[in-house]
Amino acid sequence: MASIYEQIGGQEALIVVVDDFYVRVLADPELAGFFKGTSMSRLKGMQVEFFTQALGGPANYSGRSMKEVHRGRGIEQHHFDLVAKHLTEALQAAGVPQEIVDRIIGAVAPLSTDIVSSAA
Ligand code: HEM
Repeated sequence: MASIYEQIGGQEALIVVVDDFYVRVLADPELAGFFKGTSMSRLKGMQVEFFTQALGGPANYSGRSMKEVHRGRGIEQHHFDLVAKHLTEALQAAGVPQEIVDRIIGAVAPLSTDIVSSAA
């Protein structure tokens, strides 16, 4: 069976989704501050690699672990939920069928364990 990566249109489609995703994230006043000082071009590249691998495409992710990169940033579940909402909307805007959007969000949801900081 084709991977989710293949079903949504592979690398080309993911690049479009990730670009739009970060436009939405940076336009969100509750999230923009987290990305001050971040090289967005590098981050987009890393995110494309990460999703490629997470959705069953070639395993070429060269970035840090989710725990390592998000640690100490004060990310709460609320922020994670907003990011998941923007990802959902970017996937929908790219024409990804809702059933596949749901599967992708289902695959991403457990990452909150590593991304959300425990109560300080
Ligand atoms: C679906 C959930 C998420 C995934 C899959 C994800 C994935 C990633 C990846 C792959 C990187 C790059 C790692 C590297 O440079 O080695 C990254 C960096 C980053 N993420 Fe996330 N992330 C998620 C949620 C969040 C949330 C909720 C926030 C904050 C609200 C956030 C803030 C950041 C920031 C600020 C960086 C850049 C750090 C830097 O400047 O080096 N992420 N993320």
